[in-house]
Amino acid sequence: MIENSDFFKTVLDSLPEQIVVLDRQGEIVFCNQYWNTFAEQNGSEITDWVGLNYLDVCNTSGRNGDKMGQDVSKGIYSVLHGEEPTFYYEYPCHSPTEKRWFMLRVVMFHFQNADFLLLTHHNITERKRSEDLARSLSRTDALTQIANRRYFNTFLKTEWRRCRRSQTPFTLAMVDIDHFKLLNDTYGHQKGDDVLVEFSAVLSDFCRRPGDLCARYGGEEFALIWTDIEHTEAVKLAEELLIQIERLQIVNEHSPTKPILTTSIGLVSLHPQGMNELEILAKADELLYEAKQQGRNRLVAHKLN
Ligand SMILES: Nc1nc2c(ncn2[C@@H]2O[C@H](COP(=O)(O)OP(=O)(O)OP(=O)(O)O)[C@@H](O)[C@H]2O)c(=O)[nH]1
Repeated sequence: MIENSDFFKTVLDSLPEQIVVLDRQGEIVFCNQYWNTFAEQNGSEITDWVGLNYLDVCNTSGRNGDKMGQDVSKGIYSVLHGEEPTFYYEYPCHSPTEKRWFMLRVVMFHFQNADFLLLTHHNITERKRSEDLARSLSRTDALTQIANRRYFNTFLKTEWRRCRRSQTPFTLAMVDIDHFKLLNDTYGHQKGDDVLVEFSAVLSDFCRRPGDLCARYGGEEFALIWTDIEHTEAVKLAEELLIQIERLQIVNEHSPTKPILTTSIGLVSLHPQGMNELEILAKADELLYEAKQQGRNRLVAHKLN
């Protein structure tokens, strides 16, 4: 029996996961070697964990407003009271040099007429990184590295609702490069791609706050969202954008508008109420069409309320 328990302890010590076992009162009755090593590497001065009360620590930090402490206490009690067979909890635990995430798993087991809780902390950093990368790729336009249309649609919906709730102004601008087909036809598709990248970088500079977004809406059409700024300020920004695009001095020698790259903008601002975000999109498109009709290289802006 002693040999067996030594064997199983060695097995648990060899696992690269932090493992602790608690009794029903939350007191640590066992921790594996990796638990000690991890605690030591992260600056803990505790050398003997057995006898400390894990639940007390979670409860105290929870009472002090720590959300993780509150969530973990709640989860442990749900297993302890038989409400859930297992509790899973993903949490960040970053070191000064590395972003790390862990998953805590709590299950109950019975041994010699007593209940115990088995807590394992598993490093899920690789999985989190892959998920972050996949999320970011699914939101990004491959050529220009700005948001794609799918993410634009999500962002539009979210920010529209937020502005409606907080009664703050919302601006949507549709931006379309003028005579881009001529640029492609004259200098080749590769040059066209390079221009789209350069153009997008300028748009990005105009969307730096958290409620802003610039997205590639389609081929050479882009969409900008600015929130929490009034119409007059949005108009100033859009006019400045037209200037910055001209300043790039990208040659489009056959363009009947000007022999350099220019753009047209349809802009609409309002305090969201009554209309929905799709109507705003249609309105901005309509204004962009007007800008094209009026001769391109211009802004047509409208304040709706
Ligand atoms: N190089 C490149 N060209 C693209 C890409 N996506 C769309 N285009 C081109 O963009 C051009 C858009 O042409 P049009 O819709 O006629 O518009 P335009 O020539 O800009 O004319 P106006 O918008 O009316 O000023 C087409 O020639 C498309 O092939 C891309 O990813 N790379």
